[in-house]
Amino acid sequence: MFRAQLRRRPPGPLFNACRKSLVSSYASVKPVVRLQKATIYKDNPDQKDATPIFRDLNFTLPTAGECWAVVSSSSSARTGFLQVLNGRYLCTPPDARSYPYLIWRKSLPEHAISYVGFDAERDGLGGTAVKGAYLSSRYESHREVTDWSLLNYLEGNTELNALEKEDSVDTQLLAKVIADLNLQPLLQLPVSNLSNGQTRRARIAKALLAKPELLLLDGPFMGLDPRTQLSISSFLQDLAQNNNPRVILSLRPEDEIPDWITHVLFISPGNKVLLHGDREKVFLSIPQTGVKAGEARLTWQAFRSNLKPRLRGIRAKPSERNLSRDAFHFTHSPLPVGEPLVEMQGVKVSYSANDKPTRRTVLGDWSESVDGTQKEGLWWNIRRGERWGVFGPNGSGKTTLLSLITSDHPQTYGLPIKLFGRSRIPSPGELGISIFELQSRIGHSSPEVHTYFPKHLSVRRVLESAWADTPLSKPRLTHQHDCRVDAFLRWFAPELSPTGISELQTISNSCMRGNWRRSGDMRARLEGLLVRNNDLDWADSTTFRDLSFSSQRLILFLRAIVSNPDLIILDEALSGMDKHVRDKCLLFLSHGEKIQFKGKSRANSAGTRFVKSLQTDNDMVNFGGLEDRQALLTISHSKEDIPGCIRQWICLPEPGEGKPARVGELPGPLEFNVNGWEHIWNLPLPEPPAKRGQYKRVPGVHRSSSDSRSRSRAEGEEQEQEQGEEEVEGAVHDHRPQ
Ligand SMILES: Nc1ncnc2c1ncn2[C@@H]1O[C@H](COP(=O)(O)OP(=O)(O)OP(=O)(O)O)[C@@H](O)[C@H]1O
Repeated sequence: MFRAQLRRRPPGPLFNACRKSLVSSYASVKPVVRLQKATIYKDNPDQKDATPIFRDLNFTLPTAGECWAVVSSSSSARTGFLQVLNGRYLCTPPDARSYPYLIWRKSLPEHAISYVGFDAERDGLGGTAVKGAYLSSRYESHREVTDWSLLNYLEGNTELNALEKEDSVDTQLLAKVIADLNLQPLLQLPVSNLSNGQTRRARIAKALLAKPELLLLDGPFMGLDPRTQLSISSFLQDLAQNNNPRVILSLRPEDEIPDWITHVLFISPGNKVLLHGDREKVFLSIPQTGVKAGEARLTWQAFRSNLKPRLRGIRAKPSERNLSRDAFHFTHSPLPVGEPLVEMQGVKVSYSANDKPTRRTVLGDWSESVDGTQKEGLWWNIRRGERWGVFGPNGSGKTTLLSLITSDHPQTYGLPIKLFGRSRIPSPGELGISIFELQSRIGHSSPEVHTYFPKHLSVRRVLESAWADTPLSKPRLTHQHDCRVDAFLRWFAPELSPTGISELQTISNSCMRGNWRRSGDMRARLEGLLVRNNDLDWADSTTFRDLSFSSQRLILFLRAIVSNPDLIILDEALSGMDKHVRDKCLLFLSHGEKIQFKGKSRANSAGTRFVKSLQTDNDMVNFGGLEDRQALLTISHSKEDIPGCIRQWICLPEPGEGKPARVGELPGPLEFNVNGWEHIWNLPLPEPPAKRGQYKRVPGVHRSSSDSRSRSRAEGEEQEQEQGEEEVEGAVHDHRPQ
């Protein structure tokens, strides 16, 4: 009877409090994700030759108190790990991956975990009909019914059939994410019109509206301007620290790890988890762990060299004896310039939506002084021999500017622009320049080109399409073109071929060991390789789709430069590439097959070593890098992606600021220009260097003062490495490129 009464009695406050505390302590011991000796396969593990992508993974994400960053120089390792947490791929044994907290909450991992990735951005904002069907559609004022606005997208109204509408969104939450991610001014814009940075913010907002328990953000700061990076970081900090939702980031080793990240997981390019745990302990153990062998060493060095200046609280001091990552001297005078290839005389890009008469100016909304007179719009020339860096905040009009040059923008016809000395439309006595001539004279790689590029083309056809009118039409190839394509494929076979094997590299390594670089035998081996040509069979059977994201970016970069066009446009072309691939591309852009990284260590700014290539030794260089007659335009938000040859820069103002674009010159590689990056972006300068002997803490890395032993060991290692650098620099002297 007593029991029955108890059952009938409504639970009082004491009972509720006890229950709550029991529930919360019960919940708090249940991890959100647990991997215990998990081996992960992409495909069926029973298949012959099935190799796991991760072996014996151990990882636990508790319900609260830990904010993790997954760090790796390999984009596929970073994405792969986040996708494992996301429940993708096959896990053996099946119970080695579990979601105890989510199961306890009765929510399925596919609903409770949201992944926002760089890879996924290839499809724009995902879903149906949210991205235009062709590249130029982005720049049109005309709107179709299916050009869903950002608000439609966030509310889930992207279907014509009302019955297929997504569940209604939480309006309070919607208002909050719009405010937090500063999306209000963009709400009525079609999502296909958003810039890359704006798209990224929209994707994070959409993911949050699904109210996930865990948000996986793959490279969330990539493609964001420095100021937006800061605001997004503090927004994510807010989410992560309130576990609403829990956040896991993936970062490159050279990225600054936000202060609020408490735990780090460090993966080698070979998908081995090298270290994971408390951030402070991981950082302290890095100098003690020593340099690892093989490919892990490259990532390790990148991480350490990134950490080194921050450990000391000062920036790496450039020395005049150093060479940049792409083998440029400390100072390097600009090339003699030739005739203008692009002339913009008062360019202003505005749109007016067809349902509203309001005009929105997105580029050139200012007046500037031209030869002493104030004139409206953007006045800018690009000449042969110039190497431009184009900068500006997200949404400031950089891609719009480049689309005027490539003529993807419909307004190119009406604006005061001359391309290669001619307008797009004919004028009395002068023919307009055709789109086909433009395409043959401009090499272009960008996230937009990546999105729309036909994925079924073979790797060889992707390169050959540089000589075609469109990626799908038949290329016009000569014997020289074939040789050029072969040379490119051979040079990048380690990164592009499915096996990663390069016969050229095998010959190169064997002759480095035997020291017979310029013997008749060597030349015969090289010529034999060119005649047989069967080392490149993989390029016909591997398609663009088969390549990893980093390799897709690589092949599009090579396509932009392979035909030696008059003007090369690299719009975020290197973003998303693995670090060693990016460094190899930068070296190749400027020096082609003339020089290479010495041995396997390739490069990092802490120990760059170059040697003359076999091709140089045997007078067989087919591509020698950028020529003086060419011009280069590079857009990037990441300092590491800027080629060392960039001498001129232009920085567009914030949209609506009304100030003119700023322009300037660099005396040498940006990498060596202390505060050059801050100057271009008009950012506050970093703190002055700490006094000699005064130890400066890494922001967010909490070293205890009692730990002086490991600290001095860390500093000792740094000195050791610096001494090592001098030796390396001495060794490089003979091979400096002219
Ligand atoms: N058809 C259009 N109608 C209205 N606005 C548009 C249209 N197309 C682009 N915009 C707007 O023009 C602005 C400039 O976009 P653009 O892509 O050139 O910027 P961006 O500097 O390249 O940015 P990010 O660094 O994020 O890539 C953005 O605010 C974008 O929303």
